[in-house]
Amino acid sequence: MSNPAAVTAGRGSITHVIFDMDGLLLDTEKFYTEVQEIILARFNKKFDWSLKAKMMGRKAIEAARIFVEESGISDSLSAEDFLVERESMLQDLFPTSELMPGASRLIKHLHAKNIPICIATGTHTRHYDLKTQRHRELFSLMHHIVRGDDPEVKQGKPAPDGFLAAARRFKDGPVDSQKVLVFEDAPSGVLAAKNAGMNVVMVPDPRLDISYQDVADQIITSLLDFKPEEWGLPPFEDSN
Ligand SMILES: O=P(O)(O)OC[C@H](O)CO
Ligand SMILES: [Mg+2]
Repeated sequence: MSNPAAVTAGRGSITHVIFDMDGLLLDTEKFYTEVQEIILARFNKKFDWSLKAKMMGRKAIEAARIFVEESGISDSLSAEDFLVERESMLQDLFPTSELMPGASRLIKHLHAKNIPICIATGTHTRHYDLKTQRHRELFSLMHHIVRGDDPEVKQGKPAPDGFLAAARRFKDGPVDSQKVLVFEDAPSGVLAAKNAGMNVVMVPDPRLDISYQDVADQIITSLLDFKPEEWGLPPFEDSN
């Protein structure tokens, strides 16, 4: 499924690729969901996907404010205390992070074909290090990493700051946004990429409301389904 009006802008002329990380390259969104379900259960409330959709992709403190306010617990738990409460659980979970299907194949393919690749994630450096500790070799193929606590990321997704910083830091940057393809899983991330004037492929969790698929230029169910040649990128040479 795709947005026909937006599809033509960059197709065939992509030179650089920016990856989101949580929920796109790494199967880490489930950890946030798990701890947030536990915390809300303490207040006899359920964590649902409409709230999840609003939080994912954002900087931690921005997501925390949405969590306590929208779930109606802000009088009992501040955003700051929520972050403290979930931290010990996340610290145990993040080092077990696994790759999403197709992530390794796509990263290795683009790197082998000399397509410059990088990451723009909302996650901050301490959590980034925990999440990627089992995947250092693969992540070393990235030209650079822009994290949520980067000084140039004044505002998190859906603001374009992270993606624009990422485009500036390529060796031949700043790269024209029209030539950049972003991969994202989160509604806020898809908006951030479009706010940066970039092309975006969304790989949404099937539990997200379908209305969130309207903004992206292309929707795929898995990175395994991505066809580089549709974007002017070198095709896979395997038969998958
Ligand atoms: O999806 P990312 O990589 O921007 O990460 C954002 C948060 O850490 C998790 O939603
Ligand atoms: Mg994400």
